[in-house]
Amino acid sequence: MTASRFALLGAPNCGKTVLFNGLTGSNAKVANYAGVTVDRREGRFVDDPNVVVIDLPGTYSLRATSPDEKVARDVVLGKLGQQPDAIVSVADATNLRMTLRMVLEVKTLGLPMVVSLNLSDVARHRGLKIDAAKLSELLGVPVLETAAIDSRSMRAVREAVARLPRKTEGAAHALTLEEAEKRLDALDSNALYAQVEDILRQVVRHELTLPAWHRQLDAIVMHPVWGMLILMLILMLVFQAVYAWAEPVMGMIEDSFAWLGDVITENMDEGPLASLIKDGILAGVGSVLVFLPQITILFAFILLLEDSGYLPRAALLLDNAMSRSGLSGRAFIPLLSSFACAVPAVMAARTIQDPRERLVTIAIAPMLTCSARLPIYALIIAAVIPDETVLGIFNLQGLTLFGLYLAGIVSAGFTAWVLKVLARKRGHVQQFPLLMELPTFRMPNFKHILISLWGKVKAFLMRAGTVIFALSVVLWALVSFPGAPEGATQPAIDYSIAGHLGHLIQPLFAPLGFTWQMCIAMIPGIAAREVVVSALGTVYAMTASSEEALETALIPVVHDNWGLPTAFAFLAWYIYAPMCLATLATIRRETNSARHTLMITGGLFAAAYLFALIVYQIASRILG
Ligand SMILES: Nc1nc2c(ncn2[C@@H]2O[C@H](COP(=O)(O)OP(=O)(O)OP(=O)(O)O)[C@@H](O)[C@H]2O)c(=O)[nH]1
Ligand SMILES: [Mg+2]
Repeated sequence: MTASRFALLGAPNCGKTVLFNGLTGSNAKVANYAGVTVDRREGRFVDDPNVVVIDLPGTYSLRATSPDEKVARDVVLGKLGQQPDAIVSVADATNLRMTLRMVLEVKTLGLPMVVSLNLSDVARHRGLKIDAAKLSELLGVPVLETAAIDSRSMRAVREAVARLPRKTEGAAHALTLEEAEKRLDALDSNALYAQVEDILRQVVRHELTLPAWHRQLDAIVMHPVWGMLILMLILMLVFQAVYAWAEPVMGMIEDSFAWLGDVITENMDEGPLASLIKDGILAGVGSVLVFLPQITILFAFILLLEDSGYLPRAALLLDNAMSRSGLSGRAFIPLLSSFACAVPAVMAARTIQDPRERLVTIAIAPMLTCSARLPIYALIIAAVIPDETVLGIFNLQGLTLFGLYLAGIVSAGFTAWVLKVLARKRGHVQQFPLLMELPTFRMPNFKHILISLWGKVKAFLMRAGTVIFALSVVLWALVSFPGAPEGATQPAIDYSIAGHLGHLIQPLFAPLGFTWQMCIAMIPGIAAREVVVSALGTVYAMTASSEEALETALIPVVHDNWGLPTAFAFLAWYIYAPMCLATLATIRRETNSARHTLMITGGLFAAAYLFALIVYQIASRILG
């Protein structure tokens, strides 16, 4: 028997994904702003493996048009995969008006349905009363008051979902696709609107007003001056914390890898195997793992900001500046997720209607500092920027990191602006106003944050254990073989395959001040940015003479070997260089155009080269 399929349908940001995670035991991304889910996602119902639950992007109507909203419509109509056998309509209890319309639309399709009146805890808190029984009577479907984040409430939802009718073998669908589409298109918006208002009058007892503290908080954080100041302060705090709090744990990780290296040296004979473990694996994987604490802290802050409802407000605050770049606030949410990783950001650009704006957003997303750059930035900052306090309170290293993030943001904005000017010449620019519903401020849900944080940490560890581990082994082989000939005068690595390769491409990067070791490390680093750090670890471990080799930590090695101009140029290179195969593949898939992908990749590499060149040439004149 084929499985039954139930789809979660509702407005953006009403808790569909929290419900989905609870119904299926998944860990899909949840955040307090609209447009988090941009594609459908399926999972098995925990209480019955014969039921598939589908999470959908938020939409206000089945007659909507942006690519993510179209997914919801197509799934419900059965154009994308098999038509669902029942719908779980998720409504935001604090904003029932926005969802009721779609509930009525689904009803015309004749699909079995249960309505989850979600966020009812927030509604109750604000003194809003909804007569769920009456609503159920008017709609003719079961209505549950739920708080998806509460486990007791989740159990009630599971029971209700379990009672939904399953697929009956051989039963014909209520409606054919054409009929269903015809019915939807025939709906009269005004009549629907009137019906919604009529229902609201009967079930909602107290109209909702935002509490005073909420309005005051909004007035402050959205104030053009104070708001901006608060945003800057928050960002500064994040970067300070990344440095100040991570330090002790980083030291511990470094020490344990050094200790493991010593254990190998003491207990194994010198030879290829010991070298593979020490110089290949420990030096490679260890160099990246050291940055786990910083990445964890950064993600914790991002998750906190996401869950509180603050981020979209920052978006609105910056909307004015954004519109000058030719982007609307719609582009802001995808761009925000770029700070974690460009891959979901490029996908999230589906929420943007205008094709030009969507392409520009995809093109600039890789310039924003993703978490994979953090190990690179952190390594070089730790190696060359003194750990000093400036202006009384700011740590110079944290400030530098902040500057690098800012450089990415400014570059992205500038690029968007240039593309706008170019497009305007051809008359292509259309500006859509920002139509974003601001979520309400909410106390972040710490359990959720911890679970998501663990997911991210696990993903990072997985990468260290798989991709980075494998590339470290391959690189170790390339820098070890062939070994040095009889009577060699140079370090053995000079004679290896990788050594030759590094010397071969180094002239291309000489104007940027890159050494051949850096060139070697950048080759596996094309796969993913942080790999360059593990690769540097391996390359330097192999270059070091045996006494130096006792000093395995990468930071002091970079400190001793790189001049400031080289270090700065390397940072400039990584602000732009699109060295991440996953991002490029996603751009190819989302734009569905090899030409656009090549243009974006080429443009980013050109920018990387140019800026690294300028930085190196200027810095070496000033400093040396
Ligand atoms: N207090 C409270 N918060 C909730 C409840 N359900 C969800 N949330 C929070 O609401 C926010 C949105 O939840 P999501 O599950 O991402 O919403 P979604 O409907 O999937 O949103 P999109 O994918 O953007 O359409 C998150 O911050 C959740 O933690 C609830 O019942 N009570
Ligand atoms: Mg979602």
